Amino acid sequence: MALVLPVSVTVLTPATSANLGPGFDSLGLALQIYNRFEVEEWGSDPDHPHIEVLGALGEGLSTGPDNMFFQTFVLLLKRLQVPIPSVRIRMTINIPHGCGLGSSATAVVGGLMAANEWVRTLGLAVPKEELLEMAVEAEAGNHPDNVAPALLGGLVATTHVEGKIHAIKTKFPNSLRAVIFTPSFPMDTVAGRKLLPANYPKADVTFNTGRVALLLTALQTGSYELIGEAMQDRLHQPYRQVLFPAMPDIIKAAVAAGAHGACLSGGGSSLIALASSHFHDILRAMQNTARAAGVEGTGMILRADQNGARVLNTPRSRIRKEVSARYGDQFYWSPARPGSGR
Ligand SMILES: Nc1ncnc2c1ncn2[C@@H]1O[C@H](COP(=O)(O)OP(=O)(O)O)[C@@H](O)[C@H]1O
Ligand SMILES: N[C@@H](CCOP(=O)(O)O)C(=O)O
Repeated sequence: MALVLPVSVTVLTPATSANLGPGFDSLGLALQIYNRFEVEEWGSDPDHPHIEVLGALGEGLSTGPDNMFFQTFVLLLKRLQVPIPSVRIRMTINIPHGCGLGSSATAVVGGLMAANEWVRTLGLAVPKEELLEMAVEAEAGNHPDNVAPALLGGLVATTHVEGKIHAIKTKFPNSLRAVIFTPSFPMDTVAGRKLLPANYPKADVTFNTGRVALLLTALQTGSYELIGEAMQDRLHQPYRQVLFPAMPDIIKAAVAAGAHGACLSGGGSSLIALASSHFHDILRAMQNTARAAGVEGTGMILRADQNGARVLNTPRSRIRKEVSARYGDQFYWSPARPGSGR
């Protein structure tokens, strides 16, 4: 019997908070809130997918062939020289986009994971490390710190070494939560990067290298009293602050309310505070301080995701129905269940 391609694949991809202050373009954390992408064979035009966006947070995302998820789905299939199927894509968007929580990374990683699963029965699936290279390329090519934790989960240190991406994942302490404040305005990551200088004074570089070292060691050893100082940054936040002048006051308010430390999340506009307790007080303090500066916003209290993007198993009954409808009953095979007599 010939192997058949799946008729549908569903992928969950976590939000991420990149940089964590001083780790500009090199540190990122996966968070327990997810975008869900479902791809199924549908229609007859591979160049024009049918894309449905579910959830109010998905408003404004492209439903055309330029959609980032579709683009990366196709990217991997083309690399593997697998014919592009005609598909319907359902995106359930729970992560606000343009707000520094790695929404574009979920689309890039989700597209690659879905395509990889699509070709698994052909024996063509590639390891996650290869997906990482492609994900960075698709995410403008210059920063792995949001796609790497989206793919791998946990706290990820990552960088380019001679053209190759290296990424090391460690477990993020379960005792810490991320308190996230997301203002009602977005900040475009690409535009924000254009505000950064081409060169930095040596003092600013050593300020950051010291704090990255401190942050990783503080997280590893449980020395949470050092996190506040360790989350300071001089390489990107001061320049991005022109787009979000209330940022330093909101960060201070989070720390005063009990957070160990706080910083801009990714390229903004969200702010992330790390805390062991007083989560609601911290969120309230961030919201009140923002409001006093004329900034409204929403909040979330999240645990770290330790596993990264994952493929969801489609229920056996649904697979059977879909395969039978498409290929006929003779193609359906299911492993025997204990005690079924088969
Ligand atoms: N879930 C998604 N599906 C498809 N495209 C997306 C998705 N999320 C973001 N994008 C694309 O990425 C752009 C936003 O990227 P960026 O500013 O990096 O935001 P974020 O900080 O949320 O990653 C959007 O304008 C859109 O083109
Ligand atoms: N290091 C990047 C991270 C961008 O993350 P995003 O979630 O805002 O896309 C940067 O600071 O530009």
